[in-house]
Amino acid sequence: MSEVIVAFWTGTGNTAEMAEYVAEGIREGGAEAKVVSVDDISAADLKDAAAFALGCPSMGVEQLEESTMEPFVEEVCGFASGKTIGLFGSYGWGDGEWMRNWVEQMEGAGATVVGGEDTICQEAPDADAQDELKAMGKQLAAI
Ligand SMILES: Cc1cc2nc3c(=O)[nH]c(=O)nc-3n(C[C@H](O)[C@H](O)[C@H](O)COP(=O)(O)O)c2cc1C
Repeated sequence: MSEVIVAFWTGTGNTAEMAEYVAEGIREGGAEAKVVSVDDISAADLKDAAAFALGCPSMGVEQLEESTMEPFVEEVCGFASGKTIGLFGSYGWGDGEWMRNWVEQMEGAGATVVGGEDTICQEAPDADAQDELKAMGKQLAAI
């Protein structure tokens, strides 16, 4: 059975909770899921994967978290071409600008993005967000 990695950064736990719903969808889709903090994985571990998910909340001013997530994503961009990447994350008060920019960045690197603006939620994931996250996980499992 193939394994799909769900790598995330979180400050207060909302994006970590989202990652668990992505993993639930991956398992429902018939693959194994590995949920891991970006502190415990290197971008190179994703290099051979056809599909994976990345999660990060809106930080700074509509930005990815700067010290760990941004350099991680930069490295992923170096080999993202041809891969299918699920993006998700939590926000507080904005309109999702950080996710629009992130989708654009990954598509610019040649990736096919699933989820993205459909898989953001304000603070903790509500029932609708949980369903979208699971659906995204299922899509990744099917790659
Ligand atoms: C330093 C900092 C900057 C933030 N900047 C934004 C922002 O620009 N736009 C926004 O919508 N939310 C912003 N937020 C709110 C977080 O995205 C929100 O609380 C989110 O749920 C945190 O997710 P987490 O629990 O996974 O860390 C910011 C929070 C912090 C602590």
